[in-house]
Amino acid sequence: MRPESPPAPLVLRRSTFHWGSRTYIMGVLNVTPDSFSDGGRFLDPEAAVEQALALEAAGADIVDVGGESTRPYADPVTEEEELRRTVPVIEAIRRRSDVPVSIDTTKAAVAEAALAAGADMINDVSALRADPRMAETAARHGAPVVLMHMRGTPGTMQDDTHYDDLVGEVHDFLAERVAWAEARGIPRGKILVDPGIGFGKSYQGNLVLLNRLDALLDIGVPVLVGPSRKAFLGAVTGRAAPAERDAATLGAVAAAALRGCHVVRVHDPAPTVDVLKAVDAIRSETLPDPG
Ligand SMILES: Nc1nc2ncc(COP(=O)(O)OP(=O)(O)O)nc2c(=O)[nH]1
Repeated sequence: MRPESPPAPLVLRRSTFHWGSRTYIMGVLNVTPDSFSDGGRFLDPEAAVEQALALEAAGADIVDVGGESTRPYADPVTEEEELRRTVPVIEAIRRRSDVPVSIDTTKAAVAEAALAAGADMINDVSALRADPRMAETAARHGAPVVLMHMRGTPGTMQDDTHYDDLVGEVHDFLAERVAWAEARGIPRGKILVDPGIGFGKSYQGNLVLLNRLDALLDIGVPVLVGPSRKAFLGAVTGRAAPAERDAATLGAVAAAALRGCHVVRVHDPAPTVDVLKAVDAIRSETLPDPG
């Protein structure tokens, strides 16, 4: 059920996100050797910075820097290694661009260093549960946070993907995490939620969550979703290779935007821009300003 008014705007560096005005794009920058779709491509800091600039040029409103794969059964990364992978890249991005940057981490020390290096936001797939210091870190920096639903950890989440009421359980978990974060000093206006596509859900469960994404809107904060290149799209299309799922990703992005999603997290922003322009125009029955 759509709330009467959209969530309050969010300012991230030079950008003000007027939720509801259009669907925004978070571009994925994995500085890892083992990310499921692009592992190893951007491990070199120079290549990573060039990719960040390319994501921005292609239309990403936020660049999401991640130093640890969260794919099912991924090997955990030490704090030192995650710092080594991410902080220099964020510092280098800052020397070349003021694009808003989020740090995709569950470790408070990594978030702390990333924010000090110029990141603007924390994307925590554990919804501030993995590290007891994360909430305080975010509150102290005044950093916006993305709270995502995941059952268990990347090492356990696919062991049990049965839910009696998937949408209801995800909704209630996220609503509870928002209240929990607010109680620890993170303003509601700096909280986004994410149903965690591919994180402890069956393929069919991911379809249900995307088709019923509007059920999350009454939590009253922006909804972010990350379907890009994920395995459920391979099951739907028969595309075994993640890199061959960008077309199917556009379908998932269009569906999410039509259901009122505020941010989509994708590896390839370029085609996503026009898909979202079309969906946003159709959804609002309004042509965009010619300006
Ligand atoms: N908020 C949010 N963050 C996320 N981070 C990583 C991935 C996994 O995708 P990717 O980063 O491409 O792969 P890997 O985790 O293997 O690096 N998905 C999400 C998501 O759906 N939502």
